[in-house]
Amino acid sequence: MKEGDVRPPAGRAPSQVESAAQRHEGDSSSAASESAGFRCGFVAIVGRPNVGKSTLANALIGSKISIVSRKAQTTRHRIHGVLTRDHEQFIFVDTPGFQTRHGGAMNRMMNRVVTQALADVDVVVHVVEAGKWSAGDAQLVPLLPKGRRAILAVNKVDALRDKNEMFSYVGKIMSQYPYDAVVPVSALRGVQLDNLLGEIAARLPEGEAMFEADTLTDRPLRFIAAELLREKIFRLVGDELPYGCTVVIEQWEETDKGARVAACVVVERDSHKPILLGTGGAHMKRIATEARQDIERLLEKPVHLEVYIKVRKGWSDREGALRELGYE
Ligand SMILES: Nc1nc2c(ncn2[C@@H]2O[C@H](COP(=O)(O)OP(=O)(O)OP(=O)(O)O)[C@@H](O)[C@H]2O)c(=O)[nH]1
Repeated sequence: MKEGDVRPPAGRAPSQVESAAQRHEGDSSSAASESAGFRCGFVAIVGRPNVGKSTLANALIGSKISIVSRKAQTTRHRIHGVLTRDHEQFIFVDTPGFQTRHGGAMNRMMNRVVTQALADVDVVVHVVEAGKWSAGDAQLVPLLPKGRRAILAVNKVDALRDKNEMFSYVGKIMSQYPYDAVVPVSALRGVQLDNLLGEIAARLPEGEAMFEADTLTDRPLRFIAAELLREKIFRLVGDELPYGCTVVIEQWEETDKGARVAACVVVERDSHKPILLGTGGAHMKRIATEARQDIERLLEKPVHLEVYIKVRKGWSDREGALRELGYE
């Protein structure tokens, strides 16, 4: 598969893929009769930073596409992952953490992405952490679609010391907020994920599949490669490196035999460079090796990966610079 070779929905050109909102406005009876009981729709996974949205999306889709890290705010892009089962197709929209504390351009953009995602999906899964309900969780509630389409996923139940706490926790939330269903899960341990998928499936509209069964994401491969590299960076030096770091793929040449990829890591300050490099370049070497191995698995061929570091002061707070670097 070549970079950019992302399959369009089965039998349709990309421009024919209507949004959930458009489909709800239109005549749904013809779609339903065509698909004979098959369900297909958009699902947004939302929640405040670090509650486990990416882990949950990856566990549900069954493949590692969006990045996961211990650090908050590591998923900045809206990511589509598609899961196709015998009777349903779930098109997942993974959104970044909803931010209210900071006013920077980055956070305004992230909030915009969340708001857009929620307005245009069939089902919203609001992820919270078992036993915790913060102001950040409550702030998302007014944005949830009214009616039967909001599901509360209470994640990290494995980390709960007293399982009985769960009953009073869920009871309290359900008495105050209008969720249509509540499913306790552990994204990390794969607990109750089938149950959650069942609740989502029941709320998807009837309609034919929009993507080929083996489609994993509609993001080009080079975007996924950049995410894989960014994941390695956050995993290895995330505790020391502030958030202002992104990865831009500058060169991508692919043949049947292999690929040459050049990636640039953009950091905000000169002082971030030695953090990334590590002693004698050891960090960067490990980051690049692990990313190369992941990209090779993704492309199923050998990859030559070069990684550069560039300093670009204050990029994370300038909308123009963000656009230049590929953030919409
Ligand atoms: N114990 C436990 N930890 C989990 C579970 N799900 C996720 N985590 C951990 O929680 C941390 C955050 O997970 P992410 O999936 O990156 O969270 P996120 O909500 O996507 O975070 P942002 O990208 O910052 O919005 C990681 O260290 C995960 O391993 C779970 O079910 N149980």
